Amino acid sequence: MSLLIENARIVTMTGDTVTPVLGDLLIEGELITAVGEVPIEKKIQADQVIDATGMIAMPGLVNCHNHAAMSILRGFSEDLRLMEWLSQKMWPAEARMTAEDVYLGTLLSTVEMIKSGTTTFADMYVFTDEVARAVVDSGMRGVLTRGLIEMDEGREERFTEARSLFETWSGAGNGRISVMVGPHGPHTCPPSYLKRAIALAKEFDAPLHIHLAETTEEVTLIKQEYGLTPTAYLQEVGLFDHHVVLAHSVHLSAADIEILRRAQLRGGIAHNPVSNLKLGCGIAPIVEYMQAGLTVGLGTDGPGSATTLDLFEEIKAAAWMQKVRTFDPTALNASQVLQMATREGAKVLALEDRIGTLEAGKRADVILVDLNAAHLRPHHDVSALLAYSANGADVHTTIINGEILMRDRKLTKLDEQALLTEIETRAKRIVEGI
Ligand SMILES: CSC[C@H]1O[C@@H](n2cnc3c(O)ncnc32)[C@H](O)[C@@H]1O
Ligand SMILES: [Zn+2]
Repeated sequence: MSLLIENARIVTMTGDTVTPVLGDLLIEGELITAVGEVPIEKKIQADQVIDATGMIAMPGLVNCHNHAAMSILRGFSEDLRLMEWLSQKMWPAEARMTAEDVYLGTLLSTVEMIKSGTTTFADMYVFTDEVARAVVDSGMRGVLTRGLIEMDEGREERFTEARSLFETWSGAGNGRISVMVGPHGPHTCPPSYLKRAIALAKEFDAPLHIHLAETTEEVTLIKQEYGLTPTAYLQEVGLFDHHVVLAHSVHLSAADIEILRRAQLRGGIAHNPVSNLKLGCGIAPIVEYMQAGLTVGLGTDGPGSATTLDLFEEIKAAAWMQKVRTFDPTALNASQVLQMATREGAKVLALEDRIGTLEAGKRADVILVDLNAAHLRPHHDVSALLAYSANGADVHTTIINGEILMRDRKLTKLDEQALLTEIETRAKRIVEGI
């Protein structure tokens, strides 16, 4: 099957700045095979054609940190401190969740993500067979981990599930699923547990995904326990010898940043600006991370804390937060923050060979953003429009691995309405009495 996208303003995300070029894009099977100019015979032979006049064609957005199934808990508990929110509300609710709740919660999130232009998400959760099943059924690309917490009984089962995630799902969905090892965080994983997680990552030659320094409370706790900052603690157990996704990384000192710089960190930071704002965690020093040569991508965190999975909201928040933190409106400009949401996110997730830019040979994860809207006129500077004025509802078409999952804002694979009805009843049962 071949799909021709004609007359688009193409943003390849390959250069230093985001500059659209008018042209066509050819997708054959799962791959992009031509960008800009498509040979006339290929155009004539195309099985499907989308006229993208007035639209931007750009790489699908990459969400580097999520707990997607938590959409089933959205709005149930708000305005609490992180540890209170987790221990008194989320963890009791999660203890009641069934495998089917996790499947449907994840599916609900894939609807939201596809409709707002996200094509890849990295996830850490429980019942990961169900998360994987939702990824396969939705058509999305997923980078999955079983969250590993040492705290109570069940720690062995968690490792067994983490291992089985590799054995059963790695490469499933025509290569759309990849797997990482997910120790939850410094405050929930003692050194011996982290070392086991690292050994598992080594065994499968896979990256790790972990929360880091999300709150000042975490920094205090780890200092009391080990006499180290959370970053120094992870360094001490050997985590930075591996490709690692560091979610949040809000409270890193200059010395911590130097640790990551010297480690020549593979992977990078998954910055979750909206979650950090809403949970009152603080503002991560993203400008300093970039100056230190670290790779930074964007994430939402789970829809329990972030409230939205629309990465266009994260793009705006990321830029605003660095500008206000540094008192400098030139900090984190439109091109940089769009790169974070695409190409840089792909690097953080070790997927840069497959996605993140529009280039021949890459997987066809492409979105079309319709610029024909009052809030997207006039067209002086398209990168500024995309970064600062667009939102998820401006996404007209979403293509993942060559498959059209949304066209003209209509989903092609999932029954959105049936899902919404089913979720409502399930969500009530889970949170009743908590
Ligand atoms: C064991 S699977 C992952 C685990 O993480 C919890 N979680 C959700 N949001 C956050 C956050 O912002 N920081 C730390 N942990 C978080 C989620 O409830 C799952 O239990
Ligand atoms: Zn998280």
